Amino acid sequence: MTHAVILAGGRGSRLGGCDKPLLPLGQGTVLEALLKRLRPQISKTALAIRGDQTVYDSYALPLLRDEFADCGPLAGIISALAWGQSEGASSVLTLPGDTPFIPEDLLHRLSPGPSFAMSLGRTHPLVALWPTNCLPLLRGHVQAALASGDRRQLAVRCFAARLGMRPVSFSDEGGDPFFNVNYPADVEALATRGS
Ligand SMILES: Nc1nc2c(ncn2[C@@H]2O[C@H](COP(=O)(O)OP(=O)(O)OP(=O)(O)O)[C@@H](O)[C@H]2O)c(=O)[nH]1
Repeated sequence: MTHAVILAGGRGSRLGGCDKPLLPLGQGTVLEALLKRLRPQISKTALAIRGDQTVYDSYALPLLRDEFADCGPLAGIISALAWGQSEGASSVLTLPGDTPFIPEDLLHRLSPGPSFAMSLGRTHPLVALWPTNCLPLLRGHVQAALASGDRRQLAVRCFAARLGMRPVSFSDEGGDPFFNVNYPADVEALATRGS
């Protein structure tokens, strides 16, 4: 069984400090568009957020708060695997909260994992299928990086390489399925592409 976790703990600093999943898209938000594409593929979804975020408190989704502060997305992936394990899932699909156009066959194509998505020749290590039993290895990896001060090891792609994750290429016909929002120009592109 696979559950999904949307990573939403970023600070959106390149966009002046905004919660990117809450950016408007069509009649709703980026997060709502993502959930619409995710729900037919997955039965249970949670949001992985920073310890101090309150903006999602009214959402009807489990909120997983980072156990490790200021570690970036790997902290959210730790929360994701811990929650997945506690809910009886053998794997967890992670997604950045600012990718509203994910493919309908994402989980099918990434299965059985461990694997991550690619499009247009670029890797997307946060769009990934993780076995929940790699949680102790990931916790140890983050603890060792923090103890040594080598923050490069906190890059998700370093841990993905350590796990030997399989890359899976997706077609960009109809636009990049893993388009995400980092800069003001991406916000404009979002409005053009619609939901
Ligand atoms: N749970 C959690 N998620 C995070 C954290 N940092 C980043 N993320 C998520 O990881 C994904 C990729 O992060 P970025 O695209 O760099 O987003 P960001 O950190 O908000 O953006 P910048 O501040 O502009 O770099 C996004 O979905 C973020 O919400 C964190 O510390 N905890």
